[in-house]
Amino acid sequence: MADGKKVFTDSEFVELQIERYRPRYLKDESEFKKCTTNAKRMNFFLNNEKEVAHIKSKIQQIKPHVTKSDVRASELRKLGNVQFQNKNGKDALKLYTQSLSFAKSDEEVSFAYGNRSAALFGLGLYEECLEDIDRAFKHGYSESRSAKLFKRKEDATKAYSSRKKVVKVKTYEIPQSEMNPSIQSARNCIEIQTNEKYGRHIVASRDIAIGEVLAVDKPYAVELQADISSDPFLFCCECLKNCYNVIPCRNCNEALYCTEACKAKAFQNYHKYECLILPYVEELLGIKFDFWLFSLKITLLAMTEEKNDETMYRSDRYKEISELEGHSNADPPEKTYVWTFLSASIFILIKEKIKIFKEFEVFEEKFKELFLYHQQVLKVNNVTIFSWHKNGKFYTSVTGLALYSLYSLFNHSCYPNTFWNTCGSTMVVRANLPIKKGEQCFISYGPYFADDDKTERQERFQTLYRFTCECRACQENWPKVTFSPAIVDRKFIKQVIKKLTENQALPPPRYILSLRKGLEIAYGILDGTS
Ligand SMILES: C[S@@+](CC[C@H](N)C(=O)[O-])C[C@H]1O[C@@H](n2cnc3c(N)ncnc32)[C@H](O)[C@@H]1O
Repeated sequence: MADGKKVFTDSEFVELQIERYRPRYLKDESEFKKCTTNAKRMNFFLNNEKEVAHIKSKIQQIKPHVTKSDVRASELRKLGNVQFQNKNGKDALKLYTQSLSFAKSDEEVSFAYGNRSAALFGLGLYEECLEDIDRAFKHGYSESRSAKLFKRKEDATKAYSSRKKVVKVKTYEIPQSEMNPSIQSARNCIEIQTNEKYGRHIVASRDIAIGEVLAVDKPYAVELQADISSDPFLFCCECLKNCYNVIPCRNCNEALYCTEACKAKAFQNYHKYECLILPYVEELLGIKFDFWLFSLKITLLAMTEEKNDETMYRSDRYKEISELEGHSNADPPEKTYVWTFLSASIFILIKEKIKIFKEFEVFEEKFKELFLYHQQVLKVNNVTIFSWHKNGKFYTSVTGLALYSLYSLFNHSCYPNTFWNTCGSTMVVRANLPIKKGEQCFISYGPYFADDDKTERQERFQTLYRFTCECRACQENWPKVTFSPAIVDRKFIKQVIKKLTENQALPPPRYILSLRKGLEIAYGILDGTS
């Protein structure tokens, strides 16, 4: 709880809004149900002058939260100093980064970099320390204090060069000779097929062995998630890379990047617009909902992207995103009503603050359509990215959301023959069962048969994805396995495998084999040996 306010999850918030707007919905129900496209739904609210005037006046009354302030930066830096003196290096690092994100003048920016370099040095992050020292000097670090910084630079350079080389975890890359000729992110062992039952789906174009890589997919876009368990000060907003010395946007204090290149790319493609509404969203709606911001980002990318008519299925192009499944007419109308109303409010905010439609005048109607459509696409296709930390024990935290074009073509099975993991935001899909040529390659959208009862799983698939799963585990109603697959503990894995092998009522040996192989690969990746 922050500032005594209750913090809602996104779905709690939407449920609450449905309750709140129910009387209004019941009045509008018959007219709203006539709106069969996203643009018509948006216009249901946006053509209502009284409504628009009310939202505009609400926006005018908002006092945007402060994004840059040297006073705040200095306060945070001093708090950082206290933590640093108390040898709480990580807390100091976080406060110095916060200070940096608020800093306005070159002087305050240089102090924040300078102090953060000390915290980085203390944590043994010498490369990052040296980068921050250079940044401090670049921003005119005061000459009277620079002796300390020169000394730190010398020490960090020495420590860095004498340190044992750290093996960096590398993502698998598909060798040139194995690249798929028609799918940008795939290996030459799969193809895209379409049928009535499954829509588009992925099929093995040759036999695939356990552990083989099927795809290395890069996201079309990502959204850093300010989840309670994650730390937004340690990840790049553009690529979700873990980074201890992030650099802030020059205008706002919310976007932080791992490099100048990521910062420039984001600014050019979407952040120069997004940045202008960030200080208002939470005040306007009562929550800063990741899906809205993510949808806005994708809509902006769609508007700014250069045309590319190549026939290959690409992961770095909007065309593929524009064709993803969104089940646009499948939500209960009451939910769609509330969702659209809130999106229309954001649309008015965008129009008021970004003035984007001066630049893209002809796109206004398209923008409304896409803004809602992308939210629907995200509900069906978004992937939550976790990051692994090794701090005594392994643990994971949510880093962000990502939208992948190729991953989005894999259908679900509760007993899947592939699994995925990520390195940064790059997704690697591998086989965890042998897959015969012509067989469909399935992935799990969350629950495996071992996690939840069939009824629970089927309910979830119907609500979120609108299909009935007919995988073998569902057809044969395999029992739930009473363990949580906490693959973070080797002793625990051994117990799990033992239990699975002993109990004849449990799944077939193929599954055990694949579980073991999957875990070995996962460990290999974590250990940096794979
Ligand atoms: C991420 S998309 C997968 C690609 C999709 N088939 C397409 O044509 O774009 C998810 C959607 O695919 C369909 N789907 C996924 N798994 C399925 C399955 N096992 N059986 C039938 N439909 C499935 C559902 O409509 C679901 O909402």
